[in-house]
Amino acid sequence: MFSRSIARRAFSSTAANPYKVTVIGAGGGIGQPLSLLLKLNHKVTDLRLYDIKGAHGVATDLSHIPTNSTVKGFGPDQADGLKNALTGTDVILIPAGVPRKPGMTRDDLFSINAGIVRDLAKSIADAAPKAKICVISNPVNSTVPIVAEVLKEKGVFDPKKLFGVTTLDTIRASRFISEVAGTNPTQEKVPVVGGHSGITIIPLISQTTHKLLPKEKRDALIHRIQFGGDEVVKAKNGAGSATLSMAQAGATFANFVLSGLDGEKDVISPSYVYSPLYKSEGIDFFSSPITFGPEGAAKVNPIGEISAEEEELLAKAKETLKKNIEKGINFVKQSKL
Ligand SMILES: NC(=O)c1ccc[n+]([C@@H]2O[C@H](COP(=O)([O-])OP(=O)(O)OC[C@H]3O[C@@H](n4cnc5c(N)ncnc54)[C@H](O)[C@@H]3O)[C@@H](O)[C@H]2O)c1
Ligand SMILES: O=C(O)C[C@H](O)C(=O)O
Repeated sequence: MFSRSIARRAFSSTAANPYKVTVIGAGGGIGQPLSLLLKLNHKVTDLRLYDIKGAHGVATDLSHIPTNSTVKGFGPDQADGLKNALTGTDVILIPAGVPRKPGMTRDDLFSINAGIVRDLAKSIADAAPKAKICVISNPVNSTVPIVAEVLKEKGVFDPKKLFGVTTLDTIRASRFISEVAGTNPTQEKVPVVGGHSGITIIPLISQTTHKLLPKEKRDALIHRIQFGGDEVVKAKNGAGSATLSMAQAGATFANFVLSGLDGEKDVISPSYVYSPLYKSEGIDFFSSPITFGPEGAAKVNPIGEISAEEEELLAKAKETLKKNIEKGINFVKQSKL
């Protein structure tokens, strides 16, 4: 289900096709290591870094690394800085916005990040309406609907081109399950579906080789995957949330998108997208395994057979997801674009 060999090849092959990638929020905790990993990806030939502060320094630093991409930094100090970072780009990654502090939920970030993401989406609609957009900024369950709603209002929404990055949940699931089962984490593949916050994160252990884990261990594992973000927030003690593991997750996800653009076959990984799966229940966005292709999300795959226990998790997740999605959409409807 996951394309790990593709992720490995990205760092060792020479690019066949040139790809432009833009990181918005490139000066931040995620943005910097994510930009480094993208500089090492041979599929990327033109890397553009934008931030309201610090992107020039990060770009100059990375530009000394002898890989085949050029790197340019952009900021609001330049006329049309954001526009120039976006024009003609193929893939945009957005880790812009504030991270959590202990005691906060991702939804608590909405009051600041919703406006940031809305305004960035407006610029993207104008300058890069054909780009594939990968949203990292939290709360992902709401920020992806915000971007979709802005693009719809601007008449350029294409559901195949918008992604919420939930890869951190899948990499955590691989790591945590390997710790419980005593296995090699690089060989563990756990589909994680739903959304990206607490109980909306649904790891499908029944679809792994560890479906017979004793219930107590399974419940603890599911809880750890759902609340893995809190572990990092607590450990960083006010200095933010996951940045390095997120950079790895974001770079892996970007490589899935680029592999799809490049025409590679069977590139499949979960992402939070505009989805037909539960639309009849009023849930327009959902994370399930996506097949990537030249147009972006070539196919939204169903979640497959799940256990009775996972059905219960799904039912709970849907209730929260529905509210998170409505909150994002209403925010844009009440904004003056
Ligand atoms: N999807 C996920 O799995 C996941 C994982 C970790 C963190 N996150 C989220 O990613 C976001 C960033 O986290 P971080 O730790 O990198 O935060 P950070 O504060 O270290 O960096 C954020 C960067 O965004 C920049 N920024 C703010 N407004 C901007 C704008 N309008 N345009 C361009 N840049 C802007 C800031 O200047 C800063 O450099 C947070 O919302 C966090 O919750 C998501
Ligand atoms: O937990 C957070 O706030 C950041 C991120 O969404 C994560 O899962 O680590």
